[in-house]
Formats: sequence, structure tokens, C-alpha cells
Amino acid sequence: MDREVKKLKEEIEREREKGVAAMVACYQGFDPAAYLQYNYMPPRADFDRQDSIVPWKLGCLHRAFTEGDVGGEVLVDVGSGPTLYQVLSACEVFDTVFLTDFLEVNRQELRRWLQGEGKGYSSLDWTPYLQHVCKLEGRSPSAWTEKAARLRSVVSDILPIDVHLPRPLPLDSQLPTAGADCLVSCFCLESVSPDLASFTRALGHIRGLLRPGGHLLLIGALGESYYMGGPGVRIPVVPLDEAQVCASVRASGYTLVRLEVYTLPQGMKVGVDDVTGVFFVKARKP
Ligand SMILES: Nc1ncnc2c1ncn2[C@@H]1O[C@@H](CSCCNC[C@@H]2Cc3ccc([N+](=O)[O-])cc3CN2)[C@@H](O)[C@H]1O
Repeated sequence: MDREVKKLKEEIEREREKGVAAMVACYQGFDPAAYLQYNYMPPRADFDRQDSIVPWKLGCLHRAFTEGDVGGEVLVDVGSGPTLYQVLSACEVFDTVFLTDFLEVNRQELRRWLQGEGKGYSSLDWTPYLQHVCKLEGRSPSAWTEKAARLRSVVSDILPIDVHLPRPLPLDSQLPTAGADCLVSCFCLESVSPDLASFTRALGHIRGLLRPGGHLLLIGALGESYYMGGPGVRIPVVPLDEAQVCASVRASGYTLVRLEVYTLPQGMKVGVDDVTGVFFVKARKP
């Protein structure tokens, strides 16, 4: 019996590895500029619409970073993609921020904004995002230039990452030995995992980047089976529901603090994916 169980487990592991390798192939056509246009322009990023998705996400992150229990020195953003919105509140709390992504094209997109001054240095104008988060913080929108300077000052490095590895970051990544004080990850894990087991395993891998007592802030898609990563680039996603997200967070060793859910109104369904909702999880590593 043991020999048969061992053989079955090996077969399951081989299938999982095939799924992860297939996912790598899917990402070769990822187009940061197109992806930003699909998801980070109106209507999904309309700061004048009460039901727009991006203001909801920024609100969740603002509350999490200002309610008093999330703090420390080092924050890692897991799977940054070509976006910066996910660290606009965090940059006021942490003095050392690591951005990370699997693809060089995305790391390059982030570098261009961080190293450039003014417009024309990145595929998307992040000014409205900076202004919106300043308003959430009770500041004048014109303080966006100070926030941009603050963000540029705290980003310590832009690192390659692979959440399917037990050690997702390079060995020389300058992360504190005890781990980061906080992890943020937005729309990454479910979009790079071929199945629920891989999603849960990836949560466990990134848990190793976090110190005991540190927090995980996780945003992701509900009900999504694919998204367009560029013209003609259809990328599979493991569809998740709320119960699966909560179970995976707990099974991978976190204490779930809070789950918030946004359900997409028809006006936010723009044909670039089949996402039905967005979740926000605040969790803690015991
Ligand atoms: N092995 C890996 N480890 C870490 N990161 C990896 C790995 N492989 C690829 N990556 C990296 O992960 C990727 C992150 S972008 C993933 C996009 N997620 C789906 C997309 C996003 C989105 C945005 C907004 C809204 N909305 O409703 O407003 C909905 C949706 C749903 N569709 C990409 O950067 C890739 O480069």
C-alpha cells in the first residue's frame, strides 16, 4: 500500500510541476502596457465612481496600513507586476520596500517609473492614484509629488521572485534574517497557480518571507478562470471562492484577521477577464 501511495504522490507532484511549467510559458507574452490599460484605466480605475474597483482596493489598503497594528521596517510586495498602487499607503509606514516580479519586463516597467521624474517614464500616469491616496490620508491632492518622492526613497530593490519555489526570493535579496514585517500581494498567486493546491502551497512559500507576528495583505480575484495579459495573451487563473481563499490562508499557516469582498457591477466587466469579485484579506503569521 505504501509503495502505491508513494507512486500516486509522485505522479501528482509531476502533474503539478507540468502545470507550473505551462504557466511560465503563458507569461512569455505578457504585455505590461496593455495590462495596465485593461485594468488600471477607467472604468476600473475611475476615482469619480463610487463603484470603481481601484478606489475600493486603495481604501482597503489605506485602512489596513492606518489602523495601527501593521508596521515595522521592511515590506515585500509579492508579484508587483507593472503596478505601484499596492504600495502607495505602505510607503508612508515602511522605510524599506522591496518590489518583486517574475518577469523582467515588469521589473523594467517599475524601474522606469522609480528612476524617472515626471511623465513619459512609464506606461501609466500614476498621478491620479497618488492624489487619491493623499486624499484618503487627509492631505491635499497636491501632496502627490511628496508621496511620489517618498515612494522613490523607500523602494530598496526590485527583485525577481517565483512563488512556486520554497525560497521565492534570491538568496542575496538583503531581506532581514527574521523576515519582512509585512507582505502585500495583489492579483498574483491565483494568476500563477494551475490549481488550488498550488495556490495554497505558494501562500506557504511566501509565509517563509514573513517574520512571526508579521502581516499579510492579500488582494485577489474571485471566480476568475482567465485574464488577458496582452493582445491575444490569454492566461489561465485558478477560480477561487471566498471559502477557498479563507481555507487556503488558514491551511498555509496564517491567522485570518479580516476578509472584505467587492462584487463586480456589470460596468466593471470589460471583457479582459471573467472575474466576478475581488477579495481583500488581512492575515497574520502567528
Ligand atoms: N511564478 C511566479 N511567481 C511570482 N510572480 C509570478 C510568477 N509567474 C508570473 N508572475 C507574475 O504575476 C503576475 C501578476 S499580474 C496578475 C494579473 N492577475 C489577474 C488580473 C488582474 C486584475 C486586476 C484588476 C482587476 N479588477 O477587477 O480591477 C481584476 C483583475 C483580474 N485579472 C505578473 O506580474 C507575472 O509576472
